[in-house]
Amino acid sequence: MHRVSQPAPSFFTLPKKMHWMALLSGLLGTILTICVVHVVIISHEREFLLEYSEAILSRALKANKESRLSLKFASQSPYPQCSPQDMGYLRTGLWDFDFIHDIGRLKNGAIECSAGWGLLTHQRNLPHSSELTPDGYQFWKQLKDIPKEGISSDAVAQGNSIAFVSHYVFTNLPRVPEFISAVLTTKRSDYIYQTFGDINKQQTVALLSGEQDPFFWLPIEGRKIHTELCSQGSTVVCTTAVDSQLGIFGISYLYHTVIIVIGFLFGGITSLLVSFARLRKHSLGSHLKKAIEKKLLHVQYQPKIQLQTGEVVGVEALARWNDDTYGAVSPDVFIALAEQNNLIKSLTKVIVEKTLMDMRDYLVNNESFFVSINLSIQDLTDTQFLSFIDDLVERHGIKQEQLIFEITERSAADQEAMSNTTKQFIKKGYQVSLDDFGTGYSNLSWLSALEADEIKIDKMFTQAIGTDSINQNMLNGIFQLIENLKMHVVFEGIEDQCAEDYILERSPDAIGQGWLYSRPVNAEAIGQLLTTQPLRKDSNE
Ligand SMILES: Nc1nc2c(ncn2[C@@H]2O[C@@H]3COP(=O)(O)O[C@H]4[C@@H](O)[C@H](n5cnc6c(=O)[nH]c(N)nc65)O[C@@H]4COP(=O)(O)O[C@H]3[C@H]2O)c(=O)[nH]1
Repeated sequence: MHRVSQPAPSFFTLPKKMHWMALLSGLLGTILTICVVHVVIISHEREFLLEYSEAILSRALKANKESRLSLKFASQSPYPQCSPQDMGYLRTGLWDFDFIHDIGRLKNGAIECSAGWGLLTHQRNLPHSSELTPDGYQFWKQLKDIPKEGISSDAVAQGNSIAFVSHYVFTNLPRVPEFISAVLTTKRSDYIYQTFGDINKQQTVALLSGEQDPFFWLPIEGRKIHTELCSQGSTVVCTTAVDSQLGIFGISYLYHTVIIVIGFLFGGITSLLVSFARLRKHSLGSHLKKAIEKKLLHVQYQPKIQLQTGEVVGVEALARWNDDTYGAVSPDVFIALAEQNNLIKSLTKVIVEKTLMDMRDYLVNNESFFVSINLSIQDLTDTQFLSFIDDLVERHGIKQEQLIFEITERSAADQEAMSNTTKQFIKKGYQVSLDDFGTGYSNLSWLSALEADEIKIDKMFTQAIGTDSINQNMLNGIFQLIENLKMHVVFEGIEDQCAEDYILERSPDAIGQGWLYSRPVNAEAIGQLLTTQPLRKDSNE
């Protein structure tokens, strides 16, 4: 059995084994951050795809509208076809359109003249149109060498007029990364007007017939998303845009580094929170709380000896705690912990209950035998404490004066509470002992105010006997002081015969306590001691 003797107890003192769960949660936090960042980037990318599609659609629709308007304009010419006045008329009309760069006239399936090139000397026959719309418009994609050699452009014709669509329709679209591409099609995707970005025919076909990948959000390379946007109204064209490097796979190494750093930070914070939660659950403080609730504390007793006779006149009850995880924890640690965490009142009650149960027979059989119980200052402010003791004493048939409450004053502020409460204790017949006399605030200046029955001289003075220390000098002063006091004087920490002799010589009525006689032992051992007294030396040896 090992003893825990931490110097500064904390409610969150770490258990020995730091759980691997904290580490795991840190890792999970990192992965989670990467997933969240991935999904956030994807949602932005989806928005961007829609914006991009919208831009393509609006240009396509504008080009379409201008084609139709320019053809309508051409059809309204009052001049004979290809006459100088007719071509002048067409030229004037061109000024109104951004995306139409020429308008021509058709005769027997060939171009006869155009606003840009005038009357053509060699008529150019038109190939079959790529598409014929229900309302009678013919469409050519990349019509080559028409109206002049070396020229190619899209064209739309109706009746005897043909409009040539400018190359600039799809310039200055929003800039896109190379892994984003798009296709402009008819509604049923049966005709492809234009492709954008790095996409070949096979990929276009696959894209137009493909379903959305339901697991696109997984951070796995090679996943894709696409968006489809169609125009409203009579002319329906659709844009399908695809992103083939999703989320974190489409960003630079710099961003990767930033994400990983954020991931680790987030993971670290998560890990800390988890550790903190686990710590709360497994801390020394929470173990103590459980031990008090389940009354798992026990009590050991150290005999108090009338030095002159060697007779055991009483015992001091000392709390003990053996925790499954932390082992045997020192009372210096767990009492301080209980005081800091408002657990001391419950702890004291458990100790008092166990002590009276353990010591009942010895107390009832010998009315001059007494038991000392340590109280903390917070116990004195517990308004129910006195009635709790009264009930117990009555139930066990013990006399009030057989109980001594040992009180230590740890601050000047304690004085008033101590003096008020101890008066009530004394009035009821209980005895009060001023513990650790000579240390801290515990001194003679207010001893009379307390009306204590007993003072306990701290073991640091007893253990100074035979040394040249300042404590030895102070002890001599204490002997002079107690000579005239009408109260019991207890010397604690007597470890050798020399100390006992020294005390006996100067204070023959003193009571002693220490390893010279016995270490703290269980109730049963106290029973045996009582049968073998008077004690002169350590009975444990
Ligand atoms: N070196 C040395 N030490 C000796 C000798 N004889 C006894 N001791 C130790 O001195 C301490 C005496 O108790 P204390 O001054 O009331 O000091 C106690 C008391 O202030 C507190 N304590 C213990 N039980 C309780 C309790 O039930 N309630 C409260 N409020 N405090 C308690 O914890 C303190 C420490 O208790 P323990 O570790 O049991 O330590 C005990 C005891 O084991 C000796 O000859 N030499």
